[in-house]
Formats: sequence, C-alpha cells, structure tokens
Amino acid sequence: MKVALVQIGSPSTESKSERIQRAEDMLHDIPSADLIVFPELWAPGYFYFDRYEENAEPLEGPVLGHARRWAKRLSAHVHVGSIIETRDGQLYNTAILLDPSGDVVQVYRKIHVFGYQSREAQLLTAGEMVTTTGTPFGRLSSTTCYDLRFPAVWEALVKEGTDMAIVPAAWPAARLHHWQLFTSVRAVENQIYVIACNAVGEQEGISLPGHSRVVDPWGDVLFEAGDEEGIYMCEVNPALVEQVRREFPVLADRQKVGTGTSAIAEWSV
Ligand SMILES: O=C(O)CCC(=O)C(=O)O
Repeated sequence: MKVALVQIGSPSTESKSERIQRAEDMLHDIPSADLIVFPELWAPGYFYFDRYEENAEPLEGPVLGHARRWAKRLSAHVHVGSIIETRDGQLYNTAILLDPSGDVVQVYRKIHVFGYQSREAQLLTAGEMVTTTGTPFGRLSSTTCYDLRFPAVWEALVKEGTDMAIVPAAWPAARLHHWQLFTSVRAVENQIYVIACNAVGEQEGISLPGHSRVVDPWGDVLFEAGDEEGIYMCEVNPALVEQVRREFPVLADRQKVGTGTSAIAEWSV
C-alpha cells in the first residue's frame, strides 16, 4: 500500500481558494498512491481564528468538491485532512475520508478541540464519536491533532477494530518532541499504523514543523519528513498489524483498572 503525505503550508498571503488550487497543482503528477493524506485545516489555515467564520463550509463544500475529483482522477482514497464545517449553526473541525470513486466513506468531528494558545475550543464545537471504515487495507480511522494526547480515543478506536489511524495535524514546532513521542506511542500501545500528516510553515507567528510520520504497529518509524513543503511517499504493509498482534498479543491482556478509595481499601486489608 502506497501512502502520499501532502505536507502543505497555509501562508497568510494566500486565500483559501488559491490554496485549494495550489494543492491541486501539487497533486498533478504524483506517483501512484492508494491513500493521500492532508493536514488539519490546511485550506483555511488552523491558526487564522479571525477567519474561521468566513472560511467555514458545509460538508459538501469546495474542499470536498475538489477532493472528489482528485480521488477519482488518481484512483486513490483521499483523506482531506479537515475542514471548518458549518452544520446546524455550529462549527466543527471535521475530517473526511473519500474512496477512489469520490464517495465519502468517513466523517470524523474532532473530539478534543484545543484551547492552549489557540481559540479553537472557543470557536468550534467538539465532536463526540470516533468512527472506523472498512477499506481494502483494513479498518481506517481518523483522529485529529490534539486527540493524540488522549488515550481513551485510541482505546475506543481499537475496540472498533482499527488497523490504521490517520492523524491530520497543525502541531506547533514548540512541541515537536511530543508529536514524535505520541505518534510512536499510540502505534505501539495499540498495535496499529499511525499515519500522521502535519502542516508546515508559519501562521500568525506560530511555526509548524511538518515532520509528518508513518509509524508501524511495532513502533518502527517508516518515514519522517523534514520541515519542507512537499508530497512524501511511504510504503506500508497492512498485513503487519495482524502479524504483530499474533506474535505479541498484548491487547488481549488489557484489564479494567479500578480507582479510588475502594481500590486502596481492598489493597490495604
Ligand atoms: O497538543 C498540542 O500540543 C497541539 C495540538 C494542536 O495544535 C491542535 O489540536 O491543533
């Protein structure tokens, strides 16, 4: 399975529609890919909070319209990263996966909206559900950026049978080491592929480092980009998930863990 990571920047000098057009140009002659992945909110730019309202779009908006064409032309699954979705009077950070016919096969609304040096949590409504989708490469799920820090999301994904988690992100350079740590840890603890595509460049004085990564279920980093914009290819073996779980069946040993005074009382008698 060939994965293409579209590590695109969102400079303030470019409008959303210009950026979508530039993404189309970047995709023009990429090598053949089975799955193409974009970063979080790449079209509007994650850190342009003052423009969230004007750059919001319904699910069937310009990003999805273009991505449908890309999926069909390139015969690939396309994960559009995420859009600012306007829905029933609320705004969401919504990730979308398309199949090679251009049909939407997954919608995920970011659960952990971010509030540290970010207005996302103030402006957007949090989603509530994880979803997984069957594909020829196994079950695929989405989790977005800050969700990486919350193991409960990942446990839920594994319960749903996920083999590969796609993580679009706008993760700042100031915490690059956390990005590298969490993308690796989530792959190892859940024995899944983590396919994580980060933004690059600068937005409102925040530096975004790229370093998009693909980590396999054994924790080997198959690919890590630098901080340059570009499309990066990585080969993935979907059969490895089953193999790692069979050889080292750690997930079967997960236990419910008690908390609180009753657990202490039981332990002390
Ligand atoms: O958790 C972090 O450090 C970064 C999160 C973030 O930037 C986001 O969720 O967009």
